[in-house]
Amino acid sequence: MLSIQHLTKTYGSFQALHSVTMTAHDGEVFGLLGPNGAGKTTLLRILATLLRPTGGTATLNGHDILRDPEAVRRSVGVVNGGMGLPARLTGREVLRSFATLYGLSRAQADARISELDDRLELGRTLDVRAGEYSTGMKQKVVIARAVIHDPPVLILDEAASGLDIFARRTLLDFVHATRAPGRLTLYSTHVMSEVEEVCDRVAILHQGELLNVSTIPDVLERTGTGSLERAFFALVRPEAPHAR
Ligand SMILES: Nc1ncnc2c1ncn2[C@@H]1O[C@H](COP(=O)(O)OP(=O)(O)OP(=O)(O)O)[C@@H](O)[C@H]1O
Repeated sequence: MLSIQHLTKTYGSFQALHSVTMTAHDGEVFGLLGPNGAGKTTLLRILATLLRPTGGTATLNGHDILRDPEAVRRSVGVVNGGMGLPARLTGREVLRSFATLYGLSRAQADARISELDDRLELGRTLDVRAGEYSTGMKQKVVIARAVIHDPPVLILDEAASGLDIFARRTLLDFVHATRAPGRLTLYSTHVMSEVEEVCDRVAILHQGELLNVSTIPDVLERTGTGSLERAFFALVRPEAPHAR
């Protein structure tokens, strides 16, 4: 469902991605794990067609990101840190307006909003203006907005950051529920426990290099470690001693 071939990105003379090649499959929640500056956002923005790669390409849901960016955009819902909400609109108004953009009728939009209310526990968020939202309320509406058109591919970039434990739990349960035939969720984070909880496989990215793509048990076995955190250090600094 996602095939990335030799994707590179340079910003001036700085190389943010070094020939990344990997695949992610239909039905997976696929983790992208790496510390600050690893290149996660750069990679996900390229996949969402928000940024052009310097080299290489990728195919998402059967569409090439360079040759058919419009079709890619229709196939994906994207949540990243840079998305604001209009302060004067309520959550319901935001979601209805996005539903209209995607061609849903009012009845279809309201049915979808009701479904997302159940899944994301939107509650009173729907009828409060965005200017009055807490971080958790805002993030829930941003996620609902990203999936209002029920896209087969969902890209979540550090979506849990800043959320309290209740909102984080709702988000992780929502991500769990996206695991279904015909769907792919890309879940980027630097928090190992989130990957351990929701991801079927994980790509470990460090300084723009892809160090490993596998299931969590496989990366633990490959590195001879007992936790994802230990495995990460073993991959990043293979020469340094690390507790197993
Ligand atoms: N527009 C830009 N111009 C120059 N350098 C950039 C630009 N965007 C990103 N970078 C650099 O590219 C590298 C990768 O950044 P990116 O945001 O993709 O990492 P990340 O893994 O998402 O990290 P974080 O968790 O901190 O967001 C970093 O060193 C960053 O400073």
